Amino acid sequence: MLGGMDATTPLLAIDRATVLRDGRALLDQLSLQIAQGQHTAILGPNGSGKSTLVKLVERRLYPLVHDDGTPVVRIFGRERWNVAELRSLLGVVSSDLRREFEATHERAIDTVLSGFFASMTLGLDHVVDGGMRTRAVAALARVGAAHLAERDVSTLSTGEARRVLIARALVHQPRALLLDEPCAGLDPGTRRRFLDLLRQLAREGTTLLLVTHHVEEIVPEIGHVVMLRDGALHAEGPKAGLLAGDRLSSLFDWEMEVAHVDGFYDARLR
Ligand SMILES: Nc1ncnc2c1ncn2[C@@H]1O[C@H](COP(=O)(O)OP(=O)(O)OP(=O)(O)O)[C@@H](O)[C@H]1O
Repeated sequence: MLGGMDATTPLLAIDRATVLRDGRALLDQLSLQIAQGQHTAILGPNGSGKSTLVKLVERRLYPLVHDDGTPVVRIFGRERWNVAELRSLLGVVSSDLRREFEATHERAIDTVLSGFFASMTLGLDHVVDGGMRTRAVAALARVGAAHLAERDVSTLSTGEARRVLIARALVHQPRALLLDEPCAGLDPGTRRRFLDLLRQLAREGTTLLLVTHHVEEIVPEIGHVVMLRDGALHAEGPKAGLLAGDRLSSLFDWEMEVAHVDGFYDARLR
């Protein structure tokens, strides 16, 4: 058990979170609760606050505090976290992270190894043992990127870099994966393999929080959907009710129709 946390402690409990930038609310009084094991897809139009929500969970952004001092964001039941400790429980894949890693010019294998230390680079104080190295190599192989191990991450193509980031997010076997458009830049075969891997991880107990514009990436294990618009909660609930033509049409302001095959959904513009 982690710091008094048991399986009933919510993974995420957000109470009226407001994030301001330049006088504008990127998140506006957003309240949300996600249980451990409640695999969730987060949908919304461009600029609706999805990445801001991910950064709030990662502790890259902070919300306004409540006047009465009640917690705004609790993760695994705790309001205060040592950021490194928190990040060791989460695996994150996002474009922001990719940009930051490119600036390090590390070898891909070292980028993956940095996932063990919740750091951007490997430093002298990071002791990498043989077991970690074996797991890092295995994580790269799992996403079809073993051949990239020695490459400078800044020289990788979009899809190659994405695979390395996914390997880094998985290497320390986090309790939850925070995936912000993780399939961006992946070719169809790699995307399919990655989605199969997500399904396996979900079944093994890793909670998935998936931000996506592509309904067909919502794997069958994800049962919960959160819809954001203008930084606020537009709708939330079981996938079967929300991945419907009328609900998606009202979210994206465009007529959409939805097909449902073998546990997967597919949404098309009308
Ligand atoms: N640092 C910042 N300063 C000012 N505005 C910002 C900043 N970061 C984000 N925004 C704005 O906040 C809003 C929400 O951005 P966010 O990246 O969370 O949207 P998103 O739902 O992830 O969009 P997309 O689907 O395009 O990735 C956008 O209008 C964006 O322009």
